[in-house]
Amino acid sequence: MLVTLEGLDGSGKTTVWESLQETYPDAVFTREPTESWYGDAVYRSINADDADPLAELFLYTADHADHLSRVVRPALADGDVVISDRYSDSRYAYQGATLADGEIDDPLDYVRSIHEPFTRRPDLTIYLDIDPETAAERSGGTNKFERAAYLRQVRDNYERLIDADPERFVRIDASQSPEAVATAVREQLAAIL
Ligand SMILES: Nc1ncnc2c1ncn2[C@@H]1O[C@H](COP(=O)(O)OP(=O)(O)O)[C@@H](O)[C@H]1O
Ligand SMILES: Cc1cn([C@H]2C[C@H](O)[C@@H](COP(=O)(O)OP(=O)(O)O)O2)c(=O)[nH]c1=O
Repeated sequence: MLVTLEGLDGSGKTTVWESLQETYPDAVFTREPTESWYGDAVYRSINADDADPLAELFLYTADHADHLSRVVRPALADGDVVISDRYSDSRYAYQGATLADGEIDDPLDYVRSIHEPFTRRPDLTIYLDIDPETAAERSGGTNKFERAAYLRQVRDNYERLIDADPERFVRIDASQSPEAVATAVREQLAAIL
């Protein structure tokens, strides 16, 4: 069983992911970007202001391919529950937004199409829903307003993904207290695990 946590920066994914480790001590907890050298390359690119968005897409995707073959698929083959803080949908939503001003017609669809031949679809995706202003505020960042404008595009992309695959997603109101968010997520997981 593969469960993923998705949402804007600051939506509270990592807070939930950490609290779930106490509830499900036998599950495999993982995340993207990963801690491998592919993940290091991704963080290098995140910190480079002049990073080419297409090059960045392929760094994130390389990190995902390695994550799948090294962590996710072996754990699923062993019958483990895998809980990942971010996964493929982050690429569809975020790189769908960073590539929006380039020559690719429908970047979200393009990014999804390059994953389709090799990725593993999550069984359940918990989407922590938060408005872009609160997200930008919570996650800090250099220019709050630029950040909120970008996150608005990312959020629109998440909405497109949910519309396209409604039975996979569960939406949780991430403006609640951390305790209420964690309880809502636990209720969803208890129903399927
Ligand atoms: N439900 C919540 N309400 C208010 N603040 C929160 C909530 N969840 C997380 N935070 C705070 O917001 C910031 C970002 O949370 P984090 O879990 O790192 O989000 P993400 O992993 O989605 O970027 C942290 O300072 C965290 O303490
Ligand atoms: C996994 C992934 C992350 N990202 C972005 C989201 C974040 O801004 C940044 C780092 O991810 P992350 O460390 O999960 O940040 P946060 O905890 O603030 O949500 O990388 C993408 O743009 N594409 C991706 O495929």
